[in-house]
Amino acid sequence: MSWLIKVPATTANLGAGFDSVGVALNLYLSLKVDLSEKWRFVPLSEGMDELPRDEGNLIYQIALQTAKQFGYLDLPACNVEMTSNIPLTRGLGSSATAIIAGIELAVCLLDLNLSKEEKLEIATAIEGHPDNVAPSLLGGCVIGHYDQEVDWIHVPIHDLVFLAIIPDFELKTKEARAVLPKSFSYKESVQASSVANVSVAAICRGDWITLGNMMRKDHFHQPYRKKLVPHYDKIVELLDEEVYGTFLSGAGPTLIALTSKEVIERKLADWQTIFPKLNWLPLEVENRGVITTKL
Ligand SMILES: Nc1ncnc2c1ncn2[C@@H]1O[C@H](COP(=O)(O)OP(=O)(O)OP(=O)(O)O)[C@@H](O)[C@H]1O
Ligand SMILES: N[C@@H](CCO)C(=O)O
Repeated sequence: MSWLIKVPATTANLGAGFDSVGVALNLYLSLKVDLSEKWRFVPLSEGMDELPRDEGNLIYQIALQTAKQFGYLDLPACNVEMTSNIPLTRGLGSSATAIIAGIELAVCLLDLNLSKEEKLEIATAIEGHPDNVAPSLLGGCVIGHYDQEVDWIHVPIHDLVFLAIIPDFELKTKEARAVLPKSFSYKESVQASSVANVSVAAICRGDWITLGNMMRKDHFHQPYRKKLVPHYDKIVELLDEEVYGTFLSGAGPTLIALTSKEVIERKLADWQTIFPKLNWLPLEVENRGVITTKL
């Protein structure tokens, strides 16, 4: 028996929606899974060579953890061919795609009949926050809250370009979380959450000008993390007049500018000439989440 599992990349936070807001984008991790004698993960795309090829692979570990939650001690062995155009450790949700792929893998192999809600609960408990796993699973934009259980709202998004500006260096989420403050005063919390509240209202109304303005006012993470991305201020300044707003994608180091096809056609070539070492990648929202097909 064989299956295809295709999981979209995600961008998280969108400015002040820290750990709570995420959007699925049209880059994908794809797995071709065939029952086999022993576990083997075969990387078929550039940049995946470092990933473990045996049971050490995160996808297997998540699949096994999911299986155990439903009383299974083991999984039938598989050969898993992995194809991906999502750069790893760049703030585009690669670890969340591995988590969603692992849950889907367990569902296929054990014929678990899980709803989207059950999968989201499992994935969020593993990741600790829903902002990447939820849109990878459900597509579109998902605004979520997690404390023992997930509360969430799904908002499809159309006609917007997410221009990813991807540097050639990695930034591990763990390192980017280590620079954040341990606590906020009551006053700071009220200020920071009001920016997030307006951001979410703007997303729900498709008011990209307001969302962009809120990206410039985030208190939660960007002011602390921008020192980890040396070109941060120069890029934000370069794009500022043309785009709705620019934000640190997830934990970085990728920056994403929220913009339109018209601006991309008019400005992208100039920007690429000014910063040729950065990978400028216009992306669109993927409004479908993970797709699993039995072959
Ligand atoms: N296809 C995959 N198979 C196995 N492990 C993976 C896969 N994709 C990502 N990972 C694991 O996830 C790690 C990257 O996780 P990390 O949270 O640091 O970055 P990210 O998920 O790309 O970015 P962010 O969380 O900021 O969006 C990789 O180093 C690897 O260990
Ligand atoms: N919300 C997370 C996304 C990356 O896991 C962060 O910014 O750290």
